[in-house]
Amino acid sequence: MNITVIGTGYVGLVTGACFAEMGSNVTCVDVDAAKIEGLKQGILPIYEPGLEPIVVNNYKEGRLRFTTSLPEAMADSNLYFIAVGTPPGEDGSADLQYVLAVAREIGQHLKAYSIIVDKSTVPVGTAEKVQAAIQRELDARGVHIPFDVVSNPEFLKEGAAVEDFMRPDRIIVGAEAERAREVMRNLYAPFNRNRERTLFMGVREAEMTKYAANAMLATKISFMNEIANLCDLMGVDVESVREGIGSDARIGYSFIYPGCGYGGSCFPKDVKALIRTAAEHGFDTQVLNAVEARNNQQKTVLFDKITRHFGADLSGLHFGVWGLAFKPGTDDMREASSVVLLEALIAAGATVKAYDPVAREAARATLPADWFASGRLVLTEHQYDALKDVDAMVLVTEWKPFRHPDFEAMKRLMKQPVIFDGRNQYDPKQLQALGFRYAGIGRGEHQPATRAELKIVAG
Ligand SMILES: NC(=O)c1ccc[n+]([C@@H]2O[C@H](COP(=O)([O-])OP(=O)(O)OC[C@H]3O[C@@H](n4cnc5c(N)ncnc54)[C@H](O)[C@@H]3O)[C@@H](O)[C@H]2O)c1
Ligand SMILES: O=c1ccn([C@@H]2O[C@H](COP(=O)(O)OP(=O)(O)O[C@H]3O[C@H](CO)[C@@H](O)[C@H](O)[C@H]3O)[C@@H](O)[C@H]2O)c(=O)[nH]1
Repeated sequence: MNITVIGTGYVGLVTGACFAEMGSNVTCVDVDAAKIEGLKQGILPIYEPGLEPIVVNNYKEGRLRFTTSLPEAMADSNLYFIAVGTPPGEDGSADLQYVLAVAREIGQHLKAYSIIVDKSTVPVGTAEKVQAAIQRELDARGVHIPFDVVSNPEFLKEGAAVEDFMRPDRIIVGAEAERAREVMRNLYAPFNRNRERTLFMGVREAEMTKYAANAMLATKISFMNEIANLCDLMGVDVESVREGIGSDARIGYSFIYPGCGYGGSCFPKDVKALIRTAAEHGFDTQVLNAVEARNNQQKTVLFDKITRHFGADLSGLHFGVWGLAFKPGTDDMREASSVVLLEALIAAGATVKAYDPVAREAARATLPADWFASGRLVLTEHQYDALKDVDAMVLVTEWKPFRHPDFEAMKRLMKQPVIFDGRNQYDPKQLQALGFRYAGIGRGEHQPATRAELKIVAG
């Protein structure tokens, strides 16, 4: 099969590379010339475990090509995947300008029957807009060319993208026309060898499935964070509670890890977009409003714990932060909890040394330049360098090397043995025995609660 994938970000590049790995001929298109040039030289624009060898090998084999020219890519393909960004607009709705720009360009160059597959996360009704945008261009050209628009949302997780794409829980295909369903069935056949994973449905249902899945997962996390915050006030360790409820098969263990908030390019934006879509239909999403509010608050929980310990004025204090990416396994810092924490620490007068195994470049590119220029934020090359002479260590992202560190060495390096654990990686009792002051998320360490907290609880 000859496939064109438009957009070579996390989704487009993984999609293109994995289809090529399964034997299809794929041309990846991006407007970013530097990205395309880099890819031709085997330089990946993103960090994603296992992706590099697939890209490099398939490029060498000639099954994977890169170009900035969509018309060039369209010359020998009739299956187009749109995988461009759908960032939040000012009102929280998904900004469809990139998707619709691609649709117009496809319409300008379409030559024969083609299938346009929307892989980007888009609100219900977008396929109809894509269809209309293409049709307008065809009408302007005065040509009649049949085409189908299909919704095929992507469910990969960053940090496990290749694995998720190759062995998906399910493949959702929203298609109205049987000829389009047939092409999609054939395309995904290699991914369905040991069991059928493809679920066919209507286009609007497929579009909604993507938002409902992300909203459900975000809800699990915010719910658990709420329980954790309550545990903190009541001298209860949420980690036992997590295991206790996860063992109920109806609840399950996944996505109930409490922490310092969910980030990334998907949950925050998709929950917002769904709230916005609902508002457009005059519907008040009470659960999702709370999910979003809880998450925004959760991103400040570590800072609240820090100021409860050190006081509101942090001038003269130094903090060592472990982890900047929004989750382990990626260099992506979009909506990362680390950014909210850094902003608060620096605004309160503290200086920070931070270490992340792969997100250093992304941090340099995205965080305010004056933090670096003023020396308020220093990025270190090694994990333990970030702890030298600090008043406290703050764990934000649970990268594997942070999970079982050398606590004795940490104690020797740090000015004060204080740990704020935003992902509940450590055993409070073990750390207390080693002489650390420890605060996690919902480990019940605020017993008894402060007066202010008791007042809030008493209403
Ligand atoms: N990142 C994820 O884990 C993930 C997972 C599932 C779904 N999604 C969804 O997939 C979509 C893409 O997300 P992403 O994280 O891959 O985005 P990204 O920002 O990493 O990549 C988007 C790419 O599209 C390119 N682009 C923009 N306009 C273009 C055009 N007209 N022609 C060609 N290329 C163009 C950009 O240059 C960029 O390289 C979004 O809708 C997102 O919500 C993302
Ligand atoms: O129990 C948990 C699980 C996750 N998180 C946080 O949630 C965020 C998102 O994590 P994850 O879902 O693993 O990564 P993403 O790459 O954002 O993937 C989500 O968003 C993608 C884009 O839509 C979807 O394709 C995936 O299915 C969906 O899991 C991260 O900040 C995690 O730290 C928690 O706090 N607790």
